[in-house]
Parts: sequence; C-alpha cells; structure tokens
Amino acid sequence: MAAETRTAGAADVLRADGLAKRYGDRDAVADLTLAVGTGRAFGLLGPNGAGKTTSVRLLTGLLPASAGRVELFGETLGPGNASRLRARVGVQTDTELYATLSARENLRIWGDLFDVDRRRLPGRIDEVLEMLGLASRADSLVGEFSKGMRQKLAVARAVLHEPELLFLDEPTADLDPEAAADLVDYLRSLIRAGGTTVVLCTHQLHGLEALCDDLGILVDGRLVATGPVDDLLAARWPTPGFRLEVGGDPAAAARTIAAAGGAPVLESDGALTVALPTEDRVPALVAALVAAGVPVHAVVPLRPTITDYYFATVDDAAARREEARA
Ligand SMILES: Nc1ncnc2c1ncn2[C@@H]1O[C@H](COP(=O)(O)OP(=O)(O)OP(=O)(O)O)[C@@H](O)[C@H]1O
Repeated sequence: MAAETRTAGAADVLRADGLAKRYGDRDAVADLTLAVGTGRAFGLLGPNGAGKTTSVRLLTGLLPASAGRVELFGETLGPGNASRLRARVGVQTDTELYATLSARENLRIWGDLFDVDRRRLPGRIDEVLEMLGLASRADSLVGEFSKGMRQKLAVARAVLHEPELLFLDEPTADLDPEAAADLVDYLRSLIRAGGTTVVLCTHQLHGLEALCDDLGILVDGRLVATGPVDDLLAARWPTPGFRLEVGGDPAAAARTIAAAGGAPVLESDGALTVALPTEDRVPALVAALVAAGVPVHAVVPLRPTITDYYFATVDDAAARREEARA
C-alpha cells in the first residue's frame, strides 16, 4: 500500500488516491496516494524522469489518469467540475507565455481568463509584477525577456488570481541566487500569511527547509517516502549527531570516545562524528576527552537536512532495486 502524507489539524486541499499514468508498458506514475493540508507547502522531489511533472499534470487535471482519483477542495475532480475547481488553483507551467505581448498584456489576458475583477485587475497586475521584481519591465515584450524573467512572469501569472492552491515546477531553476531567495521569501509569505497551499517540484534542495512542511519523494514513478519534514528526519536520524573537532591524534580521541560508550566515526578531514542518545551526554564526553589530554576545539551539532534525507532515500531505493534484480 502506498504511504500517505497526513497533515494533522488541517483540512485537505488536495488528495490523490491510487493515481497512475501509463505510457505503453511504462509506468510514469504508479499508485500515487497523498494528502496536502490547507496552508501547507508540499515538496515533491525526485530524480530526472521520476514522474514529478506527470504527477502535477495529473493532480491538476491537465492529464487524464490511467487509474485513480484526485480530490480538490473536498470534491472529486471530474469533467463536470474541473473548470470551477481549477479556477481556485494556480499552475506555473500551465501554458506558454505570449512572446509578442508585454508582461502586463500577458497578465491582463490571464486575469480575464480567471475572472479577476476588471476594476481590480490593473492594480493587481502592478502588485504581482512588483512582488516578482518585474515592475520595471512591465511593458517589455516577453519575447525579449531572459529565461529567469520569463520564469518570474510564469509565477506572477500563476498567483495573479490569488489561488488557494499553487503548483510550482522548478520555480527557481533559472533564477540568480538573489532572485531565488526573494522568490522563496515571497512564497513563504503567501503560505504563512496568506494561507495558500503550495505543491512544489524542485531539484534545488538547498534551503528547502525554510519552505516545505511536507515532502514526497518519487523514484521511478512511485512515492517512496512522504510525510511532514520533521517526522521524516526524526524517523531516519532518531539520535542527535555531533561533530567533534579535536587536536592531536584523532584515533586516540576515537578510542577515548569509544571507552566512554560512544561509537565515533573518523571523518576524512580528521574530525570525529558521534551519535548520542541525548544532548546531555555531550559534557561528559568532552570531559573524558579533556581528561585524556585530547584538546577539543569544537563540538558542532549535526542537523540533517532535506538534502541529506533526499540522498539517503534515493540511495535506499536504488539499493532495493539492485537487490530485486539480483
Ligand atoms: N508524453 C509522454 N509519453 C511517453 N512517456 C512520457 C510522456 N511524458 C512523460 N513520460 C515518461 O514518464 C516518466 C516521468 O516523466 P516526468 O516528466 O514526469 O518526470 P520528472 O520527474 O518531471 O522529470 P524531470 O525532473 O527530468 O523534469 C519519464 O520516464 C518520461 O519519459
């Protein structure tokens, strides 16, 4: 049975149940079952070809599923309600932008399509262009835009009608570091202050902790891990780890730590890492090292990140695949 993300205390804005897409004899997505609560940010991660884009297209009803069901805002998505439900959703990758029109004109068309109040639309367009850092290029033709500017405009277009649920596919891929940080800040404000629910596909793992509440990791079309970020990290690394930077012979320091009941790992840079049942054990360990004449230069808590979790999970999946082949 597929794992399921549960976000306690929040109504589910999006649910998928056994969602699948087959192309010939290949499963692009298989048995996708998840739930995303109101105001949560769900990071959908996975290697190239894992099925992220296909999943987003299935979840937004842009692609017919081979099997399974999608629920948006508590209603099963179907031909009878798709356009009404999709009006409450923003999708960054919905369609191409019009290259022969300006940024402002592109947004005006989109605003009309999504029934943004005509009187409010000009002000709202200025607002989103400002928020996405495009105000000074509002009247430039999109065909003259750089890749990063087009990407910002696609996000501006997706948020224009103030959707309750926002799907983003690699929104920072073509942005410079400063623009990427600004976009993450903006998304965070939408989620934290505006209560928007976000589903984000990305390969940019660094700093995702600042944005994502929940994760799903897709490998070969299957969700191999899903849940709240904190729970996933705590389940995989239940004991706190520490990095000890010591002087003298690290092997001698390792023996002292082992004698004190720890299980040190000697890193290639000469530092030692050790997992301890609780932080309370650190002072006794340092005291044992000092008593043995080992100078302790630093004790740094190791906090596993989403990047660590991603690589560990993808490696596990690869190992399972190898085992199954053997
Ligand atoms: N129209 C299609 N016809 C046949 N196969 C397809 C089609 N679209 C996607 N696929 C296959 O489905 C799988 C998942 O593709 P998808 O684009 O969803 O992956 P992804 O995780 O978004 O990849 P990336 O990170 O590279 O963008 C791939 O094996 C891909 O070749």
